[in-house]
Parts: sequence; C-alpha cells; structure tokens
Amino acid sequence: MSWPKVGILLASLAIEIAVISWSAFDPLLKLGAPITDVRGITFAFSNMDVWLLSVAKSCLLCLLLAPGRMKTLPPGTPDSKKGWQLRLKAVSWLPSIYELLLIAKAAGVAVLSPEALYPAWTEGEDAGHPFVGLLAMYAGICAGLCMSVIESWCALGLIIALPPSRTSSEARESQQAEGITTDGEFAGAGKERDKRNGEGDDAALRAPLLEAAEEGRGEGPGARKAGANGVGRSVSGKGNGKDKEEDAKKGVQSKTVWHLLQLSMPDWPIITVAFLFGIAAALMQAVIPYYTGLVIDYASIEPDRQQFKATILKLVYVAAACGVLSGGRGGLFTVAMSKLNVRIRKTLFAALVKMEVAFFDVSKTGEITSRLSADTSTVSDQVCLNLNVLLRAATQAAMVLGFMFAASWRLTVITFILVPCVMFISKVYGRYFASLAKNVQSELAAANSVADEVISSMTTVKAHAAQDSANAAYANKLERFFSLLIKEAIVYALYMCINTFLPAFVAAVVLLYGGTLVLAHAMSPGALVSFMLYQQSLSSAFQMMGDVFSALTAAVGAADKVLELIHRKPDIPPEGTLVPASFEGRIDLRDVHFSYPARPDSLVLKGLSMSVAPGEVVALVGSSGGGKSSIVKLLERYYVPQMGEVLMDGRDIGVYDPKWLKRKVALVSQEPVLYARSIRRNIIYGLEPEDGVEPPSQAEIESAARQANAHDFITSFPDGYDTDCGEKGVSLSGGQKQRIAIARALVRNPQVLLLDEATSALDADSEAVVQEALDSVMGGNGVPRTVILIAHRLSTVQNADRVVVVGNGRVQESGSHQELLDGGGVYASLVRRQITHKTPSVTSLAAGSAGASISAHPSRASLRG
Ligand SMILES: Nc1ncnc2c1ncn2[C@@H]1O[C@H](COP(=O)(O)OP(=O)(O)OP(=O)(O)O)[C@@H](O)[C@H]1O
Repeated sequence: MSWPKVGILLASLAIEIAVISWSAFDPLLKLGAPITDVRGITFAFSNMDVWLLSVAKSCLLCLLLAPGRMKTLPPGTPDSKKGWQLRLKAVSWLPSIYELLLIAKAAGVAVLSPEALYPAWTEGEDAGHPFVGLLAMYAGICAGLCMSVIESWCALGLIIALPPSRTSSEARESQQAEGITTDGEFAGAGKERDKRNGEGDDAALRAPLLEAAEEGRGEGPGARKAGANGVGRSVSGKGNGKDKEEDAKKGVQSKTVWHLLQLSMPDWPIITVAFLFGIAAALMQAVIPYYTGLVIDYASIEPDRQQFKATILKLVYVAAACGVLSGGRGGLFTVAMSKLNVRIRKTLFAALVKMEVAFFDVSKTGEITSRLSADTSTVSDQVCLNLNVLLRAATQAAMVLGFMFAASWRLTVITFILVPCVMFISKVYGRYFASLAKNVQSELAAANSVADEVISSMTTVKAHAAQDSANAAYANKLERFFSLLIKEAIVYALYMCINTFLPAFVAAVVLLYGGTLVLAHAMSPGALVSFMLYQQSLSSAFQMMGDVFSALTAAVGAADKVLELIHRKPDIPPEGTLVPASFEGRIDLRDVHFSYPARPDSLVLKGLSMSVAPGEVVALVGSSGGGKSSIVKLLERYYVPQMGEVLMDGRDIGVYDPKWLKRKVALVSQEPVLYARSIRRNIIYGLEPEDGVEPPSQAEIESAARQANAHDFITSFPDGYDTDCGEKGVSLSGGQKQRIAIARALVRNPQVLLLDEATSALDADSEAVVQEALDSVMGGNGVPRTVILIAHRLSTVQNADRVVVVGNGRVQESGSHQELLDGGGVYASLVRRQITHKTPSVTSLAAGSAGASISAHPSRASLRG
C-alpha cells in the first residue's frame, strides 16, 4: 500500500470539499440568518452544483478504491482486465471532464455577467476590473484542475499498487470451493506475464495486479491449501523480488525524460539558441495577424495609403524574420538531434560491450540490435522532433493567447469555451476510429485466411466439390468486414459533420460577438480580422500539440528500453586491476560449482577440482555435455562460478586486469570468428593502438603466422597480410580461418593456451594442417606454455602430458594416456568404444603402441562418449 499516495489523495479531497463548501456557504453566512436575501440564496445555490459534484467525485473515488471492490474483480482474467481498464479510465477522466465543464460554466457566466459572479470586484469603492476577477477565477479553476489530475494519478497509482484484501483471497477461496480453480490460472497467467514481460501497456498495467495477487496468495490461506495439496507453488518470495523489479522498472520510466535531458546536456548551447529562435519565431508569427488587421484597417476603414504601404512593408519584414528564425530553430534542433543520435548509439554500444556473456545468452540478438538501430533513432529523432514541435506549438499557443487576450478578452473566453469541445470530439473520435480500424483489419485478416486456406488446397476443394461452401465462407467473412466498413463510414461522416460544423460555428459565434463589438465601435474591424487569424493559429497549435503528444509518448516508451540497457549494470563482479611482474601459468579449480544463468537450476559443474602445473599440457576428455567447454569458459571469465574458486598463479582470476589477462591466456575455439578487415588486423585483433597497447611488429605477426602454419598461404595471396577476410571471413577456407585464429592467439605469446576443439569443425585435409600447427604450438616451440585442450583426436590426447576425464560435472579420472588405459576406467572404455566403432588404425594406438601415427583420417576416432 502506498501511504504517501493515500495521504495526498485524502488531503486533496478534504481540501477540495472544504474550499468548495466554504465558497458555497460563506456568502450565505455573511448575509446572516435567516436566509432572506434573495441574492445570497441565488449565489449559494449557484455553487451548490459545484459542491454536489465535488462530493460525488470524492465518493466515486472512494468507492473505486474501496477494498471491497476488489473481490468482484479477480485479477488474471480477461474480464477483470477490461474491468480495471474501464475503471482506471473512469478515475482518470471523470474528474477532468467535470473540471472542464466547470471551466466552461464559469467562463459562460463570466462572459454574460461578470458583475453577478463577483460583485465585490465590480461594486463599491474597491471595485476592480472584471478582467482581474476573471483571471482570479481562472487561476482557481486551473488549480482545481491540477488538484483533480493529482487525485486521478494518486488513485491510479493506488489501484495499481494496492494488494488484494483478505476479502479477495477469501473470495478466491470460495471460488475454489465452488470448483473454480483460479490458482492454476493465476500461476499460468503469471508465467505468461514473465514471458511477455514488457510487451505493452496492457501487460505493464496488469503485471502489478497479478504480482499483488500472487503475493496475496503466497501469504493467504489459499496458498497454504494449495501447498498442502502439492499443486501450488510458493511465490511469495518470488513475488517480492518481482515487485522490486517492477518498482525498478517504474523508476526507470519516470526517470526517462530526466535521463534524456542529461544525455542532451552537452548540446545545451545549441538547444538554448534553438529554443530562443523558436520563441522569437513564435512572437513574429503572432505579430503577422496583428499587421494583417492593421493593413485591412488602413485599406478600408480609415484609408491611409502611407500607413498602408508602411504596414505592408513591416508585414514582409516580420514574415522574413519569422522565416529566418524558424529555419534557424529547425536547423539547430536537427543538429542537436543528430548529435544526440550519435551519442545515444555510442553510449548504448559501450554499455552493450560491457555486459557479461550471460546477458547475451538470455537476450535475443535481434532485440539488442533493434535497440541499437531502430530504438535509438526513435529516441533521438522522434523525441527531439516531437519535443521541438511541442515546444514550438506551446510557445505559439502562449504567444497567440496573449495577443488574443490583448485584442479582446471576451472573444478569447468564447473561443476557449468551444476549442476544448472540438479537441475533445477529435480525441474521442480518434480513439474510437483506431479501435474500429483494428477490428476492420482483423476481419480482413480472417477473410484472407479463409481465402488462403481455399487457394492453398484447391485440389481438395475441387475433389470434394466444395466450391460453393468455400464461396459462402469467404462471403460470410467479407460481410462482417463490410458491415464494419459501413460503421466506419458512418462514424467518419458524423465526425466530419461535427468537425466541419464546430469550427465554423465557433467562428460564427466569435464573428457574432466580435461584429456586435465592431458595430458598437468597441473594436476595430481590423482587430476582429486579427483575432480570427489568431484563433486559427491557436487551433492549429492545439491540434499540433495533441498529435505530437501521442507520438512523444510512444517515443518515450522506446527511450525507456534504450535507457534501461544503457543504465544496466553488468551482472559480474567488478574487474580487477592487478598486473603482476611475472606470470607462470599455474591453473587451479577448487570445488567449482557452476550453472549457466540461462539455466540456473541445472548444475553443470558439481564441485570440480583440478590443477594444471606451469608448462603442462592437459587434455580434457569425457562425455558430451560433461562440462569441458564450461571449464574453458570459466577460465576465460565469461562466467563466474556460484561456488568454489578459479585461480591462476594462486590468485582468483577476477583480481587480474582483464586486458592483461587476455594477453596471457589465449583461446582458440571451435569456430573461429574473423572480421571484415585485413588478415593482419585480424591477427592483431585486440592489440591495436585503440586497445591501449603497442601493436605487434610485422616480424612478430609473421612469426605467429609461421607457427600457426599460416604464413605460406597468406603470402600466396596477391595482397598478402593485407588480404581482406570478408564478412565473417567468408573469403577464406575453414582451415585457413582456423590457422589465422591460432596465429591470433600466438601473437600474444600467451603463457596459457586454451584449445577448445580447435579442429572439430574442419574437414580431414584442413584438420591435418591445423593439427600440425597445434602440435608444434603445444610442443611450445621451445617456450614453456600451459595448455588445456579439449580434443576428440586420439593422437592429440595421447601427446598431452596428462589426460583429465570430465564427466557429470566432476573430474572422473586423471593421468597419462597410458596410465589411464592401463587403469581400465572410463577413459579406457571410451577409447575401446571408439576403436570398436571406428577405424582400425586406432586399434594399434589403443593397444598401447606408443608413437604409432594416426591414420590420415583420424578425426572420426572421437573421445567423446
Ligand atoms: N550458454 C549456455 N547456457 C545454458 N546452458 C549451457 C550453455 N552452454 C552449455 N550449456 C549446457 O551446459 C552443459 C555442459 O556443456 P559443455 O559445453 O561444457 O559440455 P562439453 O563437455 O564441452 O560438451 P561437448 O563435448 O559436447 O562440447 C550442457 O548440458 C549444455 O547444454
């Protein structure tokens, strides 16, 4: 329960009732009892409707928030969703409509007889201008409107945050007793919600309700009952966690605009100048109708050729200035927009490359790239563009309003009564039409699916002579489609009718009153024309603001997603900074327990411990899925184990500076990834000047390529080391790519080399060449180097100093090839099993003929279970 919101809501309701009661009865009390003064009674009663409306509104809010209401609205069902949405809309709209009606009513009274409304301002010695009274009244009503909006949002917030009361749990219990198994439905809906998290407004609106429902169930008797039956699941803890997540999400949303402003801060000089240009342009624009009116006056009412020409000239100057200022504003905003676009992309990209590997396991690449491409554009373009238009329209409206009041405050008030009506009708129509259009689309889709079905199975239709029923089915769907189209046409006709009539009606009313003023010589005809132009300008400004507001809301939604990613903290301990003077390459894994974040419930390593001495070559073998590659990923610190330690030279790998560590520990994986750049740049990937290191010399690059058996084929290309590898290395063969990847690892002169099935994706010929390179690398070429290799090739494994059999998340056996064969354990049976099924050439090797060379196609002799 959100107590501050309850407090604000109740306080605001109390203040409102008190103020309105006072304003209703105070004049009556002042006049004294008995109530005999007719004017006092009339005045009091003229406020009674306000009082009654206010009380009714308060009652309505209380009624909607009453916990008892919850039981009739079991969350998680489509009906309740509709119910909630309806109620939320009612809560947010009714008070606002009511305040608008009040404004209209007060404005009407003020125009017809201001002195009747505020005698104190128009009578006696203290009499002031009715205009002041009117302004005061407007200020009061606007304050009321603000209060109403605050109330509405408090109510909304409360409804969303309110957990179901005991009554609702009991209601569900009684439903269960009646055989309505809502628990199951809730759990399902909750899971569904998890899947669709962030899919749209509806989900966002429903999520907290469901969350609250789940929490309530977790604590309530219903939960205990379900638990006892063994069919429920305890969700209270989870619910709390998710509540926090939702809160965090809401927090991010509310901070979106602030964060966008922060991101735009570096461009504040440009934005400020653009904004000033915008204000100046709006001012100029507002002056144009004024001069237009003067021109008419000098041309027809008080003919004055001199003044006429001078005013025309002024009009042209103003129009030119307006053009220059508008152009400047637009150009500067576009510059700011482009700068923000680039900045958001850079910031998001930098945030993405900092994310932990697990983040990419659980996020879809398409979604991430869409954030980077589409959403960043939406944020910078749409937010900036719409903000720009909104600011322009708002400034224009404000300026025009000022001029309108100056020209004739009475005409302005009349305009103000009618303009909101037109806007309201447009809004209601827009919404209704959008939902209608959606229905039309779905009916058309249904008709199309019938046509699809028939056309794609025409032979079946003909075989069963079902053409007539197919025609009837299609015609039936089209009929519904047609009836909706007719409905759409009627609604459109009605809207057009009202929309064309109302503005003309407003103009007619303004002309009627304005004409009366002109006839009474209270206003010049030119001023009336100016006013009419102002009125048009104001309508277009309002229209623009309405259009832009919805686009801005969508853009802020996209911004939320982008900013959420930008501000997401990588879920991995902070990076270390240690750069030791010497590094031997000793590896220790102690009692490592590890599960992937994508599958937290399935432990891959279950207390695995192993050590590799400096300079030792260890081969990891074992059944598929046993956890061999996971060990390599932990050594690369892609992931952090849940328990246990991963040490290098006796220290946790987390304490080392990651950039330094990646130069000491190099990995060659199964599928090498090359980038669309030269072979040289692919070899020194990560060691370029931008990476903050001295790049390897050409001699070092060539030496690494020679060790990797790659120098010869590279130099056979016309461009040698400058040959472009193509997108993902497409212009190279698998074996060539792998040798470049080996050269990339070796150019770092690493102390530890991790080879994760480096040859398994190659054909036999490429494998032989790459293997040759690997053999020489493992031999160290005279350099003592710790090597951990995962291989399926028996000869590679046999050449290792030690073989470690990994299975079921633990080390099952460890020893030299021969020791393990002699031991007759898992390794021996693995070898035996492969030999039985594979090439006979391995038999001799398995039999222990050390030094026997493997056949030309040994790769099929796999050491995987
Ligand atoms: N990113 C990941 N997210 C979730 N689970 C994963 C991930 N990578 C691997 N796993 C799972 O972890 C388990 C161990 O995988 P690992 O790749 O370490 O096995 P392996 O011994 O190397 O197997 P193979 O010899 O077939 O390559 C497997 O069950 C696998 O499905």
